[in-house]
Amino acid sequence: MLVVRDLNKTIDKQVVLRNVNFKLMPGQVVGVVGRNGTGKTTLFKTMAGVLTPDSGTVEYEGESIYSSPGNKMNIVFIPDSPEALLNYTAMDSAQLFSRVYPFFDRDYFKETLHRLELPHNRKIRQFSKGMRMMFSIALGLSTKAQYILLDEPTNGIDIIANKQITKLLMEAAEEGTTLVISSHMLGELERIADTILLMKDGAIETHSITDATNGAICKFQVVFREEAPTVWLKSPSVHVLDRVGRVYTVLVDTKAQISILEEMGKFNPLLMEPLPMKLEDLFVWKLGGRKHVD
Ligand SMILES: Nc1ncnc2c1ncn2[C@@H]1O[C@H](COP(=O)(O)OP(=O)(O)OP(=O)(O)O)[C@@H](O)[C@H]1O
Repeated sequence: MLVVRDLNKTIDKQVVLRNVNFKLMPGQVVGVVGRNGTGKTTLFKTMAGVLTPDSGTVEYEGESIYSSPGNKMNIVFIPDSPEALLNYTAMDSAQLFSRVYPFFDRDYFKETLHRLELPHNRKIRQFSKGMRMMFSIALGLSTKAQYILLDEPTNGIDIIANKQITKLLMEAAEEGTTLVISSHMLGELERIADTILLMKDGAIETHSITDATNGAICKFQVVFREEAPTVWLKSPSVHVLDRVGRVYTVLVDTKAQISILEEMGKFNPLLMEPLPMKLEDLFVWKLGGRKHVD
């Protein structure tokens, strides 16, 4: 188990991580989402021991990775570009990594390069953006580390390669590897992740979509007969996601105000249809404020 406990980190006088706490179990696929600059990459670098926290700790099987650096071998951070390896070929990189990571699997690495149609003996500098990302993922997974932290792994990758990468990741998760994936591709993340951590201003705002909603937040498409009831729409328990004429897509927080759906019914709408709640909706609800529909 990997425990992230009370992590705090300030960079250039800016608080970037605030009391971050969560636990990761073997085989879990965790999505980390949040607006640009909210601290996702900093969190990953701190979890992998690339950065040191100002306070708090990351414990691998009960031991701090900062006081027992050998444990860092079990946590690999895959950046969106392998800057440190640009002057190496894929096979040189494998040699380098196999010296650092005792379980580095060269056969798996070669096979994965082959699957992704990546050349063995060209310098990474000559790779395209998408090829660099695929190479980073292949190298990271080949370490056979228990925890793999992927920073926007499908950024700049075409749809075919995207499917190949997703397949590789799912195979790794099935074998018990824990994947922590930051991404702005919310639909994609929702399909593969079993838990979502939503970050806001360096803190974990919500631990999973079900935690956040507990079934209490419902999504509806509503069409009103006449002018939309402003009082109802302005209620803090109602969040307008979209509006086209008199057709509204709304999130309704029934936990905050139990009677809010009944009140909507009183306006006798032409249509009041429940819709499935998506991660994207939660993202907008929690992080978007109300500005996007005004
Ligand atoms: N080396 C650094 N020097 C100064 N500020 C930094 C540094 N690294 C990160 N920051 C700041 O920390 C904050 C969080 O950055 P981080 O890269 O962790 O965000 P992110 O959530 O990964 O963003 P994105 O989704 O855009 O990739 C930002 O305000 C960023 O400017």
